[in-house]
Amino acid sequence: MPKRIPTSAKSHLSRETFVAQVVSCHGRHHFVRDESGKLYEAHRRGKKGDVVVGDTVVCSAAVDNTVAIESIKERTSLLFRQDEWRTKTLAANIDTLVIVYASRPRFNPWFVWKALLAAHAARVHPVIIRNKTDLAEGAEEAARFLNSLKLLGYETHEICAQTITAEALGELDAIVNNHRSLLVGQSGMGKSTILNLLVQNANAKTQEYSQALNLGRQTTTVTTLYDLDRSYGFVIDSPGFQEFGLAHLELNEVIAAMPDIAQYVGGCRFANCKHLKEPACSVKRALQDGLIAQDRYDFYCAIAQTLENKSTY
Ligand SMILES: Nc1nc2c(ncn2[C@@H]2O[C@H](COP(=O)(O)OP(=O)(O)OP(=O)(O)O)[C@@H](O)[C@H]2O)c(=O)[nH]1
Ligand SMILES: [Zn+2]
Repeated sequence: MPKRIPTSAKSHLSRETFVAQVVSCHGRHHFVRDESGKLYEAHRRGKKGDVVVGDTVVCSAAVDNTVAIESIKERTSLLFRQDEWRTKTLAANIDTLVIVYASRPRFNPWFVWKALLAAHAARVHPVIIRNKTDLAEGAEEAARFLNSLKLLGYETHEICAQTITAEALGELDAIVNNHRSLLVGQSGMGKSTILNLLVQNANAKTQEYSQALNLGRQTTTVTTLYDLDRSYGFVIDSPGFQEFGLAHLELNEVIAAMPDIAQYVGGCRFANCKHLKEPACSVKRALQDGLIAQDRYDFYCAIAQTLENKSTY
């Protein structure tokens, strides 16, 4: 009599699988690569929209270079943005969030602050880069902003990615080498310029993915993972967004991620004080005494208000 095959072994025999990394996403179109670096077009089994660039996934054997993503391995981190209407995941398994801004085009401090809150919530180390230090216009304001971030305790850098490239590269290498980073910034701040310094064939790769996905020239909406040229690690570029919705945060997380405000919490009359309209609030007292910057408090109020609205949907 033939030996019986245990059920678990049977399922293994009937469906060969392999582990891969998700390197590119455009909506529900994905690219994954196996351990040898071979690329496959991938579709999520069951049409679930839960696959994110940076994910480690288990795929079924390839048919015509296309695979099905059967499952997603546990993530070490997941960075996402959320507004009232929808949640958008940005990157999985990253350890560093690189936030880029410059004096021109005009930058919005709130974008940087929101990115910092998102990083804090995802337990990802944030690094802020002020790019385009060669521009005189708006330089003072941009430098002042960077200094204010440094005073809050964040890691900050200044570079000129376009012309002082060797120096910029040294600085960038120190930030991303052997790390898994996501690069974010408002449009025009120099993210592509930075990416091209870090990854020589970045442009070609983006083209390759978007052509394979039949996206034509819509390259800006493809989130892509690039291996670093000079070390282990990768950088994910997630272009084409201006907003960093934070509706998924809790108020106490927001406060914890704002050290300049958090240090004055605790002396309020009400234990559940939200530091908005309540009387005898120690945060508002610190604001009146000039210990908290007005624009940071305004930012806090705006975020707190969004969260409040969410809870009344
Ligand atoms: N003066 C100056 N210009 C820069 C520097 N870095 C980038 N630029 C220029 O700024 C413009 C925008 O740079 P990109 O790298 O395309 O910016 P991006 O953030 O990728 O923009 P999107 O593709 O719109 O998301 C380009 O014209 C760059 O040449 C810099 O250090 N100094
Ligand atoms: Zn209070």
